[in-house]
Amino acid sequence: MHVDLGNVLDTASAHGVSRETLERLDSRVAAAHERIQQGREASEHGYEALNLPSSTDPDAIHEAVSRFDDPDAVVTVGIGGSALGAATLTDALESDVDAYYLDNVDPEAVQSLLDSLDLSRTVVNVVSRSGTTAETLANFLVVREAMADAGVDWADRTFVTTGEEGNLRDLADKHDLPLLPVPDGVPGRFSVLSTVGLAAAALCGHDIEAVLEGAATQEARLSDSLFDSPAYAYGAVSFALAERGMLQNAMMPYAESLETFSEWFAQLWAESLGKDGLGQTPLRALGATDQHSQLQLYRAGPRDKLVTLVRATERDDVDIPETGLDGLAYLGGSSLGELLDAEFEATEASLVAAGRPNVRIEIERVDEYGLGELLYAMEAACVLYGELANVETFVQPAVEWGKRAARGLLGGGDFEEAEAVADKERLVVE
Ligand SMILES: O=P(O)(O)OC[C@H]1O[C@H](O)[C@H](O)[C@@H](O)[C@@H]1O
Repeated sequence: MHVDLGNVLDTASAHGVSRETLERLDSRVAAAHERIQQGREASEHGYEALNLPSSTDPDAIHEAVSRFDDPDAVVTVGIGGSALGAATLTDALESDVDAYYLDNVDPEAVQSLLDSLDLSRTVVNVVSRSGTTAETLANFLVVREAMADAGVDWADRTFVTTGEEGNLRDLADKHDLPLLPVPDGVPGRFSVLSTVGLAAAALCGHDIEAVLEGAATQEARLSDSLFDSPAYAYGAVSFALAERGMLQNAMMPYAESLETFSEWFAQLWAESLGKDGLGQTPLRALGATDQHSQLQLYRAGPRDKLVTLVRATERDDVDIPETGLDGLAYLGGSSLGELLDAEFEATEASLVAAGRPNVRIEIERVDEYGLGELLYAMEAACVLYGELANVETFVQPAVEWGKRAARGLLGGGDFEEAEAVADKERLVVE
């Protein structure tokens, strides 16, 4: 994997950063790296996530899922960091086992998924670090009842991934459900390389050892200079550009298989860095599709965006058939992959010609190894950005506020946040 910063330099893009600025920033990167290493060595909350490539035990994950013989589908019940990492992997990789995610509590979507599945051949993977998230527990109770109604022994087809305590832990203990622990010190959005992200992938038959191996290569590249580490290069440059007003970051992979990766990245970047009036709003885009919708804004709208283009340098390809039409001659003899690459490079050039900085990230293939590299590098980039911006990367108090208000509304406790809901101003136009 590598990161190409050429198009963020002021020699390429009118609103980029100078090489000298990056060199000055590099001394801050060295200090931030030292802090990160200290946090990792002491297994501090959050920093511990960067140790996962070596601390995760893939054998324990294989053992937990091996009891489920040849399922047709796995339904992961979880939300946010308890779903998006696993979904990034299973959506990117091909498998005979279908992977579904019940994160939202949209009743129509939940019902329609349950109606479509043979529940006797489905495995349910309930994931919640805290074990108290209302959406996850509610969806699990609904799934459990649907299984019982279908005459399926739900306890036999369910396993749980959760922390030391919480309602989910109590439920798992009560029904003697198989349990995978969420490692200590690993926030949900940084948990893809743990039991949380890897169990569904293992059930789908993916090579989770290769995911960890890819991650480990980026772990080994962390160093005290942004010029030696792809992860830090990306984190440092994103920070430097945010300081210059690039307050949005459009994550734009040129691979359908990486669409969910942008969702995962959005949570990572938003929840970790959106604090104290700071942060960089993640936007989700997909190349080449969004060239034909959002690119107009990225190139000619407010000068507040960094565009991150991601691609794999190797992929299976499809030839474009020849036609007898002169106007289409340029396509014939070419391939869909070549067209996609041309679009990728044209987008970079068009952005830079309009003075819009952009970063290119390339992995070799969208496979287990490449995904491991990409996911680890983005996590390390985020941790570095958080250090440089001096924010508390691993907490999310603003999200907790809304969770307490919702619980209060449902009668789940006395939360003053719920009172703010009743105080809502109204200005209704009909
Ligand atoms: O794993 P859980 O405890 O159920 O949490 C699931 C999600 O809940 C919250 O919304 C947090 O802000 C997220 O960071 C977390 O990933």
